[in-house]
Amino acid sequence: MVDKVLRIATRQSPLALWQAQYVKQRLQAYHPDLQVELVPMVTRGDVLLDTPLAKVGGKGLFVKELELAMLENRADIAVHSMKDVPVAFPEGLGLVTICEREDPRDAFVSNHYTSLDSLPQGAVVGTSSLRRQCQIAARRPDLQIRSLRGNVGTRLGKLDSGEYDAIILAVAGLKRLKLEDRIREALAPEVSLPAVGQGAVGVECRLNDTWTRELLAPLHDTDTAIRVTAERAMNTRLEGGCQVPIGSFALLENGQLWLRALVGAPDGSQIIAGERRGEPGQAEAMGISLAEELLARGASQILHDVYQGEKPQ
Ligand SMILES: NCc1[nH]cc(CCC(=O)O)c1CC(=O)O
Repeated sequence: MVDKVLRIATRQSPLALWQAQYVKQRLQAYHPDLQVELVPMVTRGDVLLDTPLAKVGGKGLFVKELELAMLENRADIAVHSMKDVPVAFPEGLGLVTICEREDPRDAFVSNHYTSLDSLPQGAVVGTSSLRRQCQIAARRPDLQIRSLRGNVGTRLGKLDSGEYDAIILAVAGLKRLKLEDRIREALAPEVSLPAVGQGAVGVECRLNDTWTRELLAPLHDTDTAIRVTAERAMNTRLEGGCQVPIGSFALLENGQLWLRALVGAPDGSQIIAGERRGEPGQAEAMGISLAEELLARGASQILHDVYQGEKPQ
């Protein structure tokens, strides 16, 4: 099997290509003789990039074609931003590797202002994430939040053309694209709690493919996996869909796991936040228990209202 090539199914956005190249390089660092090939694909999500996500069926659209390629043995792995990976996987596929996390914070990006707090009254902020929107609106009810979609480059272009006074993006994406000089301020988790899995890259493959799984094993980062497991368990218990006002962020401190989460009304009028501290082995149980607390304290109603508003008329 010396000549076997490991094939990575990838979308063609700059961020997706960076992630695929990153996994390729890390694989070859551990296995110098391994041949790795990128298999670029167009997903339905890419075709419909300008349509609001909620209307076209959500994040799953970006991964379905990649998963089909793995199931039909046209590719061996797919590399995902953990924050974009749906809760469930098709039969036979699963997430087997989570790589070390990059900076998980949100970034404040502006050509005229140095920080979120220094924005003037009524300034226009671009984001299509309900999670970012609800937290910014809660902190600064005077700001006008406007929709902003597209790849990172497209979003920066819309900022530069003057449509917005500032936009919010992930620090990790900007760093990966060597655009970190655009960051004016990295927002602390207390200001903008990140999305589940933000900053982490995960690898999906056929679960019965032991050749690939053994090659991937050294890329796995246990600390990141524990943190993301807690965050995802929280989100799964909330039944968090694709477009949700949910933040969740876990840290390991002195061997203890600290999980924070929030659910907010999109207009920022209400934020329900909570936390858990416990043993890393309890990551999943902590996520579930925190989600249940938030649901009981009002998150259930908020999420119900958000999903009602999403339904096609
Ligand atoms: N939703 C798009 C997306 N998916 C992952 C990242 C950034 C990298 C990451 O969080 O791993 C981004 C861009 C952004 O939110 O600014």
